[in-house]
Amino acid sequence: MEKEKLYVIKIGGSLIDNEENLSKFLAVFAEIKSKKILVHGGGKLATEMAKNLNIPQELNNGRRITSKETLDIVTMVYAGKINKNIVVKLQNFHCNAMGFSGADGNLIKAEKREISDIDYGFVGDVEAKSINFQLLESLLDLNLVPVFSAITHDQKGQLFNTNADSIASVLAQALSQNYNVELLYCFDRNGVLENPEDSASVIKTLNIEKYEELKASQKLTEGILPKLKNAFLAKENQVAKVFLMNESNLQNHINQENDGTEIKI
Ligand SMILES: Nc1ncnc2c1ncn2[C@@H]1O[C@H](COP(=O)(O)OP(=O)(O)O)[C@@H](O)[C@H]1O
Ligand SMILES: CC(=O)N[C@@H](CCC(=O)OP(=O)(O)O)C(=O)O
Repeated sequence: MEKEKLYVIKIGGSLIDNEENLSKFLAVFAEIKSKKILVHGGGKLATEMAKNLNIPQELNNGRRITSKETLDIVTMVYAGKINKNIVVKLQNFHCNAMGFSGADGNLIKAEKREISDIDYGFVGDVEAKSINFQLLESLLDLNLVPVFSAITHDQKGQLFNTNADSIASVLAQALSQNYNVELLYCFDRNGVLENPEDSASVIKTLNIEKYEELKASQKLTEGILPKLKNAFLAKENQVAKVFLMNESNLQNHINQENDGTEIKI
């Protein structure tokens, strides 16, 4: 029997910061007929809030070093303000969205990132088995639309900050057991660019060899790196389709135009 189609769609800081574009995006998202899950970051707003409170921030390889004070900020910003703002907008578009952190319903259980050269503090790592698949499937069967923030927990009383690109990847991996999953990383570029200065230089299909070549020639920097790492992890773990694409092209993409960069292994 053919598996049912399901979209896991991730949005990040640039879209969340722009109220008008966010609303436009969510109006399109609300109209998607297939089952769907939304995952959001919001790193830019967390950095801004921390700055206002004089709490210095440090990121390493796209991951935020998360002190106790920073954990409080990201919990308020991601699981509070941003998550509820998205849910209320989707409800306005008659999409029955329900907002979650990973602690709610034990939906995403993480492990503290191991201390190596760097102690990331309250940062949690996730994998496909971290997902409470049964509960998630029950929510989808009720036609609810889960909206995940970048907050997880360890089921021992500790919340964690987890990269939203990683959450989207492991959700897509776990759901691929029973669904035909398409994972979309929506961001502010037209896809992975051969020349980061040229928005028309989109790489249509990206395989491991080309990815390594781009990395070696330093054409990939900062935020695109965790996105690509997680995109390849998804593809290696049975996710049917994985794309990186412009958030303003969601409608075209859903209409089978498949623009952006497709990840192939
Ligand atoms: N070769 C590249 N192609 C596309 N984006 C790139 C590339 N190299 C670096 N980037 C940067 O990566 C950014 C995406 O990462 P990020 O800002 O963390 O997104 P988000 O907040 O949506 O997760 C782009 O806005 C762009 O500035
Ligand atoms: C551990 C870690 O780095 N967590 C991320 C979670 C938010 C996120 O991923 O936001 P974007 O998708 O907007 O970048 C952070 O605090 O920045």
